[in-house]
Amino acid sequence: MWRRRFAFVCSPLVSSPKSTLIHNQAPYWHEYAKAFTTGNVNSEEGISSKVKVPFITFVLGGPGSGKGTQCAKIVETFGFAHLSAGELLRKEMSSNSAKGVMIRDTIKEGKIVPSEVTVKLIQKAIESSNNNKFIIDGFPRSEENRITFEKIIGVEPELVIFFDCIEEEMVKRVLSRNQGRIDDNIETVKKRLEVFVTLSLPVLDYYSRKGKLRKIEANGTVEEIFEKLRPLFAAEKVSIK
Ligand SMILES: Nc1ncnc2c1ncn2[C@@H]1O[C@H](COP(=O)(O)OP(=O)(O)OP(=O)(O)O)[C@@H](O)[C@H]1O
Ligand SMILES: Nc1ccn([C@@H]2O[C@H](COP(=O)(O)O)[C@@H](O)[C@H]2O)c(=O)n1
Ligand SMILES: [Mg+2]
Repeated sequence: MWRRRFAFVCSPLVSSPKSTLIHNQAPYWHEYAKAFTTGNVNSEEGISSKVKVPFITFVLGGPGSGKGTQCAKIVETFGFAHLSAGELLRKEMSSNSAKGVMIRDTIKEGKIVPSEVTVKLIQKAIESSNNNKFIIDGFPRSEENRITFEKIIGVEPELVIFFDCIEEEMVKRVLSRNQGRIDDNIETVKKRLEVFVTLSLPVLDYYSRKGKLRKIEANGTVEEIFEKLRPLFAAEKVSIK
C-alpha cells in the first residue's frame, strides 16, 4: 500500500546537487567556525578538518530495505564515515539510565525517539570523526528529525537516497536477520512499516521537492543494488578511489 502512495513523490535520478549551508539559523556548525576564527579552539589540525562543511548523505528506506548493508559498501568503496542513527541509539540504550530505558521502549514499539536525543548523538559522532563525508543511515525518519538536524547541525544533505523495496521482501529480510535486535519481530515490523508511511514519507516528499532525492529500486541482490548506487558517488568530489 505504501509503495503506491509513495510512487508520485519520487523524482528520477538527476545531476549532482550542490552543497547548501543554512544561513538563517544559528547551528553548532557556525559556532564552531566562529570559534575557529576567534582562535577559541584547541588543536589546529582538528580545526582545519572540522571547519570544512561536511558532505552529508541521508539514507532512508523501510525496515530491512538494505540501508545498513549498502552503507557498509559505500564506506568501503567511497571512504564515507557511516553513522547509523539506529546503531547510535542502540548503543545509548544499553545504559540503564532513564534515557536508555526510554530509547529501548521506543525502539521496541517501533516508534521514533525524540529528535533532540538522536541529533545530539549524531552531532557527537560527527564532531569526533576525522572524516568529512558522512553517510547517515536511518535519518531523518520524520519531519521533526529533519528540522531538529537543521537547527542543531545546520548543514543540508547533498543527497538523500531512498531504498524502495517491496514490503514482503523487507519483512522476510528483517525476520531472518538474526542479530538479536529487540525490534526484529513481526509485531514491531508492522508498526515500523506504519511509522514509515506516516512519518518518513513526508521527509522523502520534502527532499523530492528540493531535487535531492534519489530512489533506488532495492529488491535485487546486494551487488545489483550497489551497482545502482555507484554512479551517485562516482563524482570526483566524493570519491577517494
Ligand atoms: N539485497 C539483499 N538481498 C537479500 N538480503 C539482503 C539484501 N540486503 C540486505 N539483506 C539482508 O537483510 C537484512 C536487513 O538488511 P539491513 O540490515 O541492511 O537493512 P536495514 O534497511 O538497515 O534495516 P533496519 O532499518 O531494520 O536497520 C540483513 O540480514 C541483510 O544481510
Ligand atoms: N532517526 C531514527 C532512527 C532510528 N530510530 C529508532 O531506532 C529503530 C531502529 O532503527 P534502524 O535505523 O536501525 O532500523 C527505529 O525503528 C526507531 O525506533 C529513531 O527513533 N530515529
Ligand atoms: Mg539498519
